[in-house]
Amino acid sequence: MAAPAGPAWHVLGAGSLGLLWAFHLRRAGFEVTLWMRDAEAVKRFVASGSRVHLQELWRGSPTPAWLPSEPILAAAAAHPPSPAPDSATVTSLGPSPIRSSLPFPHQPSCPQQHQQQPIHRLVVATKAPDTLAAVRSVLPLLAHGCRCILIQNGALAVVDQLRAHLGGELGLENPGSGGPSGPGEAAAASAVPRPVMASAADGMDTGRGAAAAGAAGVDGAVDSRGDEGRGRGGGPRVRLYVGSVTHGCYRGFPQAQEGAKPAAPSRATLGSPSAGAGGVAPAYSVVHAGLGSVAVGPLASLHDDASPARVKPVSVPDGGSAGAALPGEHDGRGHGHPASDQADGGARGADDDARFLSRLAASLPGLCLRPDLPPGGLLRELRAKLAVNCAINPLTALLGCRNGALAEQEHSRRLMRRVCVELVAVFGPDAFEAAAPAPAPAPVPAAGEAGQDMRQDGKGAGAQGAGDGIAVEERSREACHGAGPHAPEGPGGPPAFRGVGSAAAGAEERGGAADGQGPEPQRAASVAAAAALYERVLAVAVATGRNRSSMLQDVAAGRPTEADYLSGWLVREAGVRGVATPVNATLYELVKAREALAAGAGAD
Ligand SMILES: CC(C)(CO)C(=O)C(=O)O
Repeated sequence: MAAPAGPAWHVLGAGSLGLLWAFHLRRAGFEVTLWMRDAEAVKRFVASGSRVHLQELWRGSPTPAWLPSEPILAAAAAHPPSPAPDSATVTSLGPSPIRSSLPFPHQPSCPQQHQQQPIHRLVVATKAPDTLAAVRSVLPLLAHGCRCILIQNGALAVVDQLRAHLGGELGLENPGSGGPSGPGEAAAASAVPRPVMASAADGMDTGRGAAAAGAAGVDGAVDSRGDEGRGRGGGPRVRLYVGSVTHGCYRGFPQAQEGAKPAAPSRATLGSPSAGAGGVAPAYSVVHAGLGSVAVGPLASLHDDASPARVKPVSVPDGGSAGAALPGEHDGRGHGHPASDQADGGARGADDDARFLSRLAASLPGLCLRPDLPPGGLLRELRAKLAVNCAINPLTALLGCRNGALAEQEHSRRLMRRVCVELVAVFGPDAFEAAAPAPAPAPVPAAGEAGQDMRQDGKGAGAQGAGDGIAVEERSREACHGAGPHAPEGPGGPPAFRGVGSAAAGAEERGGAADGQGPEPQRAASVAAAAALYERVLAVAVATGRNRSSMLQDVAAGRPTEADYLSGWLVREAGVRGVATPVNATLYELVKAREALAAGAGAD
């Protein structure tokens, strides 16, 4: 393959999502640097050949081959491990679990490579609890105007946290570039002391020494405007985008678990995992088990719902290199200029965002990016994703099952429905994107690219060839809509589910207004919204049926989970709004207890 063309991308975090993005960015021809936790991880990656391998299990049988990427650069972000669970976080209706799990013992970053290379394009794929520390660790290298995409679970909570702790540095303080302004966020922003950092503008010595000096130097090198008038209310340092990911993926077994035992598989809970997803995974491999999509938009679109321009689709000219820098945009190699400020509030920034995202979507067909969201769509998507994660993740982690197993029996379906009912009670019936559109069909790999391997060995989608495009598309749609034995069928769910639990949950959910003809229109709207949300959750469980949720993987590996950023955040928001969420609170406490047990706290 020829030398990478187009701007360089950096991916922060080498978990399953980070590897998935790194693979697709590299396949699209970008230079990619994968930021790992420490120098040891970088060494292991380089020793393994500096490649990421992908298996697209969602394509079905025969088991698709492992696709190797072209070599990927690696660097150490040197961010500290996730914090140990804080006892304060266990008080579900107490102070913000997120706030109380902070501050992380921050270490100044000491990148092993790329000391002089500013970052212009960054995907932040770290777990939610690691994100603040990870972003801090690369902060000195972020060029002014850097495009930064957050893709982790719990994005609403993560945005709250970044804004409260790094708002000035990232340029998120200005209301024109901020995130959602829920009560939780407002409380967090005012209550949490913000770390002080140096900038070229204020010249403060913060004691961060070389790291702070590096920030000014790097920015100065690429942007003669430096940080003047920015940060602290003067405009954004980064252009922040938020993605809501519904792909199901997990690290290939040998490397993913790194010493930890995977949850014991049982026939009842695991279904029929692909043999290829077993112990033969190459180093740094990711299994894309369920095809979903990535709804993505600028952070500003979370609060500026009334501006369709922010998310309007922009067509990509035929034959244009999707990797090329946009007019007026820095190309990461010293040409061009950083994009205009996102805080300009004008159409220029919005158009620039829309064009950037559309081009990116065109470059990465295998990730099914959806930038063309309607006004308010991103926030609704993120809340729906929160529902997916509040329902699927704790249940799979507690039951030790793959996602699909949740759709297979009434008890877990009923619990998922209760989770959705509570989310609608907290945020209201209009707060969610009920149905995710089918993802675009995944591409047949291009000749000369990694996909050749698939054609050579006669397996996988490449072997199915272009003639299988319809089949692939049907599988994609099927996956997204949850067609199959457990597909939701109308507001009541599949026939086998209709009426199940009506005494316990159905009566409460439907009241006298199941058909929308009751005397309480608001209640009927909530019932309908909860049913639609539940259908979406169920569809994701089916579409990612062969996936082991990230929380299940965390629990199995003895790692802290993202519970504080999912159920924990929801329960706290509910508390602020005076809404009871007993099912979510219970799931939260159980996951935290499971975490503590895994960490040895409760061992005999
Ligand atoms: C969509 C889902 C549930 C896929 O497993 C996920 O986001 C996760 O595992 O964290």
